[in-house]
Amino acid sequence: MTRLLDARVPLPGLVWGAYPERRDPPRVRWPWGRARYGRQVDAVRAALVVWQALDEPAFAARLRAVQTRIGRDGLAVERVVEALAAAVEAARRSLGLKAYDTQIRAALIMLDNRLAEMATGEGKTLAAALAAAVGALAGTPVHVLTANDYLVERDAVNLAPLFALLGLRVGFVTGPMNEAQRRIAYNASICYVTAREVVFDYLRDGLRRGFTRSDLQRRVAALREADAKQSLLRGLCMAIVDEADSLLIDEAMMPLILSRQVRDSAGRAFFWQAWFLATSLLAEQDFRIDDTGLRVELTAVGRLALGEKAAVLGGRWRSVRLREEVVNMALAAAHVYRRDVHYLVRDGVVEIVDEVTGRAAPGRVWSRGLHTLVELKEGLRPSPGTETLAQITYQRFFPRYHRLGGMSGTLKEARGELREVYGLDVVCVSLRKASSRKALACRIYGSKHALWDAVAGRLAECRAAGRPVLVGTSSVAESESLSARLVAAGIPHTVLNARCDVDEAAIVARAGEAGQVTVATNMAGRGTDIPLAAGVADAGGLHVMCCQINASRRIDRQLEGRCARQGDPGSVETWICLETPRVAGLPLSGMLARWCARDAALRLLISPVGLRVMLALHQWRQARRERRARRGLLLADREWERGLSFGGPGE
Ligand SMILES: Nc1ncnc2c1ncn2[C@@H]1O[C@H](COP(=O)(O)OP(=O)(O)OP(=O)(O)O)[C@@H](O)[C@H]1O
Repeated sequence: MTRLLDARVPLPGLVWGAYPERRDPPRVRWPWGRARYGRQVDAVRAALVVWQALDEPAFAARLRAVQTRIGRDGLAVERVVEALAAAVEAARRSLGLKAYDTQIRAALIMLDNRLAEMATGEGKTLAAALAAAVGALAGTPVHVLTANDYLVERDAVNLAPLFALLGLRVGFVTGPMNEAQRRIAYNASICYVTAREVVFDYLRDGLRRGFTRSDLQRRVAALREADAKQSLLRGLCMAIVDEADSLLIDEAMMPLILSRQVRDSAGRAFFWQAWFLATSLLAEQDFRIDDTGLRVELTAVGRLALGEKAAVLGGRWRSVRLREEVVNMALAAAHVYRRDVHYLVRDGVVEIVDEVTGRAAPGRVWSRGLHTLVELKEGLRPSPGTETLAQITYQRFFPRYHRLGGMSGTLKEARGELREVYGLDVVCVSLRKASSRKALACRIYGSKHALWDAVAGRLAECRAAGRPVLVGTSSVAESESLSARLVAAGIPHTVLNARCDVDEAAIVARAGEAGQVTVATNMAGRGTDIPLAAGVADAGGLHVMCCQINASRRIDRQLEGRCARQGDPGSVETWICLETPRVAGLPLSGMLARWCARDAALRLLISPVGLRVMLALHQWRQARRERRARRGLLLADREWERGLSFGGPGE
């Protein structure tokens, strides 16, 4: 019997006995349960007074004593309090940042195996670093998991002086790194890494150690030659998850599959045939695309037509279920998956654009032949077939950490699912300063043309007032279409999307300058900290224009959270048009479309609350659909794991 690598199996470099299996903490009951974090913050403040009075040698000596105690006793409350006070003082000395009470509270919540909801811009990066430092002082290898490679590198580099002062080594892992670089990073006390990278390294470790399907053991012999070498990871000990809802909810929609390429010419011919059959079917008669434009389905007539055409092909085409599934997929590749929206074509390669992060994901492929079908559609040479070696979902991966905490600005909408699937409770941290974000009236335009014209007008106004603007669009294609309109209108701007992502840091650094216009996709929707240049706050701060409809309220809140951070001024408004993707799913959209047919330049003004009400039902339906999909995925993944435990389908 073989199994995938189990986190509870001792790995080199770690004494597992020291880390009892994670128990889901009891629910936090308001306000009594939460009051204890307030008391602990007071205790940290009291301990801090002692640390502040110490000179460098005395600080180092006291730190060694604290490290010994916390290493011996583990993360007991008293030990956490004294170590956290040391970390807070180290942040002041090394980074010049005096941690706020809200940040100390968030760190305590995370160290208590919980999730902290802390509004956007309140300083989660430092709070995560404080929690990670305490874990590392206790001798636990800590992974700080963030949403993308840009944040991984930015945070690890910016926070290195803090960790250095505490005698801790920090490393980071990004996609392009080789094995040797990864090994060095994982051996550091604290490693910043994306969840995707750590999961794949975990699966690779599993294969190296031979915890895999028995029939595949032969096939991965080459990988297992590396058995003698140490695993990359030092176990799944402690993780602090930044942007927790993005990782634990949005990105948990598909399993992460470690595969290898195989030669499969019969498979390729099969997809060619599927593509040609799909292109011979007629829209509306043989297949229908639903109102949202996201789903395609064969009609009864289409099924019959497909049956007749497939009869002459024989072989696999005799299976009704298989042929309908693959032709449905070919139809989706042809009519649903759009270039510059769902994927880019760069250097003859199809690169998926992650819908959640707005970033290109090189190396990621759609499964079950969809990727091949999209390549055929683009006239590219299909990449070789693949065979699954190991797979896991985030739902099954994250609970394997012995200590798991995290934070985000937008958690409460997903509170039930986080508790049910990951056993994680959400505790809200209140704002440090009241928000002065202004929500302006929302507008709905009849056509994209009218919308972009109006946006150009608004941008000119903001520039004249000396305010920077961030415009959120739904895809690379949309951002480029707006950019073309702005070029025509003579409005200088920069574009931040999956196609031009190399200058991200520089673009973000300039985005808060007076009169600067940044047109972005979801890439700027999370984690992006736009510093305001001098004088911009007096002019009204950053203005955010949202020209998209997001799948969930959480994503809306993240984009809005780019402005008016930490008490700064700022404003936000949503302008959409009836051609914006997802508008078809809104209540009243049919009526609006009829009005629009009469007057293409139609413009409706509605209050932000009115739009919220319109969106609420749509987003609730979408969230319910996605929740069900994730539940189904988890069940399928558990099946897969059971298959491994009992010899599995491969035997
Ligand atoms: N204690 C502090 N004192 C002064 N400035 C701080 C402090 N903590 C954080 N900041 C600053 O506040 C800004 C926002 O911090 P950060 O990016 O960590 O916020 P965030 O909560 O992670 O935002 P988001 O939700 O958008 O990711 C940064 O410029 C950071 O340097």
